[in-house]
Amino acid sequence: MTSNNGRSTSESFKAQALVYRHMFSILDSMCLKWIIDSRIPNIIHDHGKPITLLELVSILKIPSTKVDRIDVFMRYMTYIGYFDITKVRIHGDNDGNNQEEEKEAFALTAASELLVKGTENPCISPMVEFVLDPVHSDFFNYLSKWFSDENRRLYEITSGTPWWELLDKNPRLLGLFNDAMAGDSQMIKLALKDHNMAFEGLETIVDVGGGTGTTAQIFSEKFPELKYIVFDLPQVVKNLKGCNNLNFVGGDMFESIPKADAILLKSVLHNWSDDNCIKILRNCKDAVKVLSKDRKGKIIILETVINEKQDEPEITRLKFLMNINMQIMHGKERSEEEWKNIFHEAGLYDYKIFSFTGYLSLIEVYP
Ligand SMILES: Nc1ncnc2c1ncn2[C@@H]1O[C@H](CSCC[C@H]([NH3+])C(=O)O)[C@@H](O)[C@H]1O
Repeated sequence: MTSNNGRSTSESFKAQALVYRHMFSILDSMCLKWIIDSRIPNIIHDHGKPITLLELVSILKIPSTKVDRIDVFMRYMTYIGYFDITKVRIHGDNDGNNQEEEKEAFALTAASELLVKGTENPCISPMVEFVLDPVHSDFFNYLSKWFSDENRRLYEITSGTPWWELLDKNPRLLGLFNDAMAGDSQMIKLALKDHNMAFEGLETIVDVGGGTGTTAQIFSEKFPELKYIVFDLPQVVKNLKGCNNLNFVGGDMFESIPKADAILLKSVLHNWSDDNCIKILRNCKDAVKVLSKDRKGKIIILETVINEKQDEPEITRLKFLMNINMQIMHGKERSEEEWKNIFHEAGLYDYKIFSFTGYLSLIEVYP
């Protein structure tokens, strides 16, 4: 049987489900925001073992009228991978029965462990809080307006201010952004456990666009013999204090970059157009010191490399979404071919790509 445009009814019903599922994916984001706002990952973590629904609602101080709803939300978040349901034995119940009984309980998974705040382990909750903050996420309502505007970035159209100036004028948003990037950088701790990065013969490293210094701190724990400079806009580093092997320097990477044996760029180039990246890379090339007669230092780039032929579909989908997110900033996520083109334009011909975290690659560029 056929329905509209000669398609089978089952195809149309599947299509309707795709559209509705897509439309409701805003609730996926909001449920993620809800579990972080309610500190549910921390509650389960602090509980020390899987938590029953009644234990959870009593800590959350949920009115009894909403208990069943929490169950529905928690089961959905379990279904998509944020919790596991296991069995625990607990004493007594609400009827004064002192027998031990088995109850279902929610345990953390690898995903919700990454949302636990205040431990030694990496935490990416601040990134979720930044992206889903109402001021930030409201920008996404204006994509059509952005497409019909010739030059301005999405944020410039809606706020009337360039992005980095907007952050400068809004300390709350700047704080959320810096915390988000610092949280993201914590994942590097895990990558460095397995990665055999080579820094022989190098003494100094500049983290260009290094934010509040989380990436440099993580590197300095792993490679304490190196001296680090975190180089970022003056307003980002103005109140930050360094220590013996880590210093903050304010400046503009489009003007010049402090000289060092190695230059690190994490999540910086994807903010910029090809032309601007070429300018930044040329300045990086000028900043890399000559180590010996025929040896120079290197540029280390931590960024996404889009590679849909090789990556798992989930990672490709993430990279495509990140690309959309960067396009509205007039930056982009790049394929190897696109990276190679901007390297060549900047006079950099030798590079190697290594896998690093799930979505970030490590690109070493040898000037
Ligand atoms: N012109 C500029 N010169 C130096 N840093 C800049 C400039 N424009 C933007 N930035 C910084 O570039 C960074 C991009 S966000 C990446 C931050 C950090 N590398 C991390 O991954 O955690 C922000 O910290 C900006 O303040």
